[in-house]
Amino acid sequence: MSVSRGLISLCGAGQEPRGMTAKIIYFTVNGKLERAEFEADCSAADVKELFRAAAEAGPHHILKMYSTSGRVVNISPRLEANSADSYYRLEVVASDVHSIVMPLELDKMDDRLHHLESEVIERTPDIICELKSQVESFKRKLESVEHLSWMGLFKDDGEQQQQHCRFSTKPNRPQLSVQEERQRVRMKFLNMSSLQVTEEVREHLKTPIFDNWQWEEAEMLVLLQVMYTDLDFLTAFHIELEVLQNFLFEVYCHYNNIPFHNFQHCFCVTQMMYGLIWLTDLRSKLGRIDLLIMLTSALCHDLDHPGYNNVYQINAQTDLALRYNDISPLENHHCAVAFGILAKPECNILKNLTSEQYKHIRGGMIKCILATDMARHNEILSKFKVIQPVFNFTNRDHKEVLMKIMVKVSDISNEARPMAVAEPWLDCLLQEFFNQSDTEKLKGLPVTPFMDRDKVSKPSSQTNFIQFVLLPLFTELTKLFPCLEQHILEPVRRALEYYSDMERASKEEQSTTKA
Ligand SMILES: Nc1nc2c(ncn2[C@@H]2O[C@@H]3COP(=O)(O)O[C@H]3[C@H]2O)c(=O)[nH]1
Ligand SMILES: [Zn+2]
Repeated sequence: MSVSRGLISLCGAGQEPRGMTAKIIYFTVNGKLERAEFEADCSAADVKELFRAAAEAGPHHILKMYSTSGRVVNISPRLEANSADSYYRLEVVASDVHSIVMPLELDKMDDRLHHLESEVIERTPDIICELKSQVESFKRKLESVEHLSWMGLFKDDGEQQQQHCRFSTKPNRPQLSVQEERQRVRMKFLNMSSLQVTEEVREHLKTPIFDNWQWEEAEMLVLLQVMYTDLDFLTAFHIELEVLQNFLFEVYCHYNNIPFHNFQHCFCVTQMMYGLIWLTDLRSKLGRIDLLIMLTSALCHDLDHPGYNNVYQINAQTDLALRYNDISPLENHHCAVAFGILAKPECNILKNLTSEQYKHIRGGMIKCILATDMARHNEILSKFKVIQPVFNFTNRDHKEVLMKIMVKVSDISNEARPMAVAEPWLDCLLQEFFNQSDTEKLKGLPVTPFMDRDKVSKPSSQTNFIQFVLLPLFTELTKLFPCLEQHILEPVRRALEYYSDMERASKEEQSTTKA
């Protein structure tokens, strides 16, 4: 082979060097010994191009050079000269992922796969090290008794609250693409899923004081797995663990990285549903299949939420509004995405059920998820108010309304949590609200008043929501399950007091400023 590029050249190992050469490099490529001649003032780009030509590799290929001892050496004009019996080895490692990959012939593909494999093997120890340390930290968290404080037991201890900015890059971790981040979460989840979650954590998971902010995504996936396991769904419905894990992971992937309606919200709603099931002892009152419907509806109820509500969808005439004829476009979409995930055999936790059971679950989930449209709040609460005094757990219609109410309560239950857990959620919600109203203003669409940053404040938003939505709903459910008074009603009353005080103080401040 003989190639000449400006100041540098490449020729077969047996040929004589040219007169002006500053440096001669011997190397093998595909097992064949080659020789490159560098001029003293050649550039790094020239050197790389020369080796690319030698390897017959395109501009998007990544090259690696190894010394005789197998050490990777930098391909640059400073590459040390060598001799024909201490040659380097040149390899095409992989294509640059950012480039357009050209179709390769099949035999080259084989070669490339081999190189990619060796690349993966080369990187494995790092990945394993990171996973190991993550597993260790999760283990420590599970074994630690300190979680009694970070799980929110000390609601009013006046300690400085943590900031919950979930959009910042985590320290010490390079920024990953969405796909890479999901794969990291998946590997971490699968690695952790075999760990024994302690009794203490399992018990806390059954209460509304559980603090979601202490757990990252992979850990939440493990905890969701615990919920399905501890309600005996795996044995009752013949769900294979791997299928459950695939399902949970797909659910995680289908929540968007938006301020409020994200995977953390999905986790909180599911965890509250789980807590309510235990607190009200629903296991002894409803069939296991109804519990599966409720928990899975909570899990799927906001899948692929775009961060803009139904009013926006309808006013902006989005694809979703067109598809669902303005009838609960978001909730219809969440539900369709859920069954899209379940349609994949490897994710189908319902695959071992009879067609009767499947039909029952599908019907139940559709009703529960569609019931989360707040436009239907009064309709559903009114129905429950009528049946509550004569509630009968063997009556199908009664059960159906109760299941919808349970999903609805879980969906809007942030204020039933300790203040340190609830308040950051309000910040996230307002961030999403303001984002919508800003867009509405920009596009000249009607501006949703309770989302308008010029009209609402944290206290005004909460006092109204608690008085007119939360208390009437939670009071009605508490009539059926009096034990919920302490668990969800009292914290919500305290939150109302807190925000009423805040509202009063801010009004007083405004009036003194004006005076
Ligand atoms: N103001 C206020 N609204 C809430 C709170 N929690 C839930 N919501 C609203 O209740 C709605 C329930 O359905 P969505 O998820 O569409 O959107 C939710 C919010 O608009 C809260 O703590 N405060
Ligand atoms: Zn929700």
